[in-house]
Amino acid sequence: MIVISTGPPARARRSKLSAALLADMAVRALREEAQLSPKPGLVDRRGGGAHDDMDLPLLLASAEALRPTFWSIADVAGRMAVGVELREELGRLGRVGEATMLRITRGVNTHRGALWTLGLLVAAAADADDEREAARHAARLATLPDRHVPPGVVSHGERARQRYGVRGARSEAEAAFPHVVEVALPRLRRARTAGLAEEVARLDTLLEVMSLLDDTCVLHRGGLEGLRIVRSGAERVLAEGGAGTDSGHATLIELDERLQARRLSPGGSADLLSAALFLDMVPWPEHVARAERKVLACKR
Ligand SMILES: CC(C)(COP(=O)(O)OP(=O)(O)OC[C@H]1O[C@@H](n2cnc3c(N)ncnc32)[C@H](O[C@H]2O[C@H](COP(=O)(O)OP(=O)(O)OP(=O)(O)O)[C@@H](O)[C@H]2O)[C@@H]1O)[C@@H](O)C(=O)NCCC(=O)NCCS
Ligand SMILES: Nc1ncnc2[nH]cnc12
Repeated sequence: MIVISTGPPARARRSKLSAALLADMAVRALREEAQLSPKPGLVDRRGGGAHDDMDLPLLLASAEALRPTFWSIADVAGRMAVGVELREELGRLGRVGEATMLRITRGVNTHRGALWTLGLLVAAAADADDEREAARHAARLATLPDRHVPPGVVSHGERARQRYGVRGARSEAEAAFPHVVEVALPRLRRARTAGLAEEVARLDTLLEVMSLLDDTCVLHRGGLEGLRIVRSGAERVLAEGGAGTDSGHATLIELDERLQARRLSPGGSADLLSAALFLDMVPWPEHVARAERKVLACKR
């Protein structure tokens, strides 16, 4: 069914990626982020980090509970043109997803930020040739108004933005996810090219994002001093050679202890790492075409 929208006319879906596959990749990205260890201040295989209300089984259950939401998002985005109607439908689905998450976690906010970021990217992936195009489409969706946002309590992110004048999850999306596309993905790929083990490459990617992001999750719990500790601490681990060196690893463990002692959790950076893992997993038409051109050139 083609739905008439107030945006540009509906186009046939270019992507051959099914809603089930997109949802599966989004859930896998969340699971892989959660399992990555040792992450400073965050939930991982070792425990709850700076959280006394979360652990790995809870994050994995929360990720799985979001599968139907990601499926519905991919499905609707594959059928509707980018426009206010699609934005409002995504808002509705996102709010249903948040309610499902809170039911499964008994009220703990495990993945609100990740659902926002991955939800927009899943929607955008339905009609993008590569990750940059997906981020631009997602930005366009994030910028569109949603008339059905319920008047509600002021979020932690909103309070941090008002108090410290920083940008948060919404601005990151509206700017086409610079910390995902310009920071995380290049770092992840450079680390792989340098031969680092996948877990080390991912940890160094997380640290790079942590060293730069205005994470409203950190600001909410620790103010500007908390943000300074997180950013400079992550920078120090990277300066010591990263998570894969003895000295970098020791500095990472010290940082983790410091963040746990102060209840500082870089949850926004964790969300953006999952977004990078998702974009890295998608078999983009442009990447497939490039690989095919390479094979053909080798045969000649
Ligand atoms: C636009 C929304 C994301 C709402 O944003 P807002 O900033 O107003 O709301 P928050 O509830 O604060 O959520 C933002 C979460 O985004 C993550 N984040 C933080 N900084 C950044 C950043 N610079 N860039 C990107 N992402 C960022 C972060 O998520 C993680 O932290 C969560 C835990 O946070 P918190 O609730 O504060 O938890 P605790 O500290 O543990 O609380 P206490 O124990 O102290 O009580 C966790 O979820 C991580 O994922 C921020 O928290 C968006 O949600 C929205 O508008 N949704 C409506 C639906 C919609 O339109 N959807 C469309 C697409 S599906
Ligand atoms: N690993 C993690 N720990 C704490 N909060 C998170 N939000 C998303 N991933 C998280």
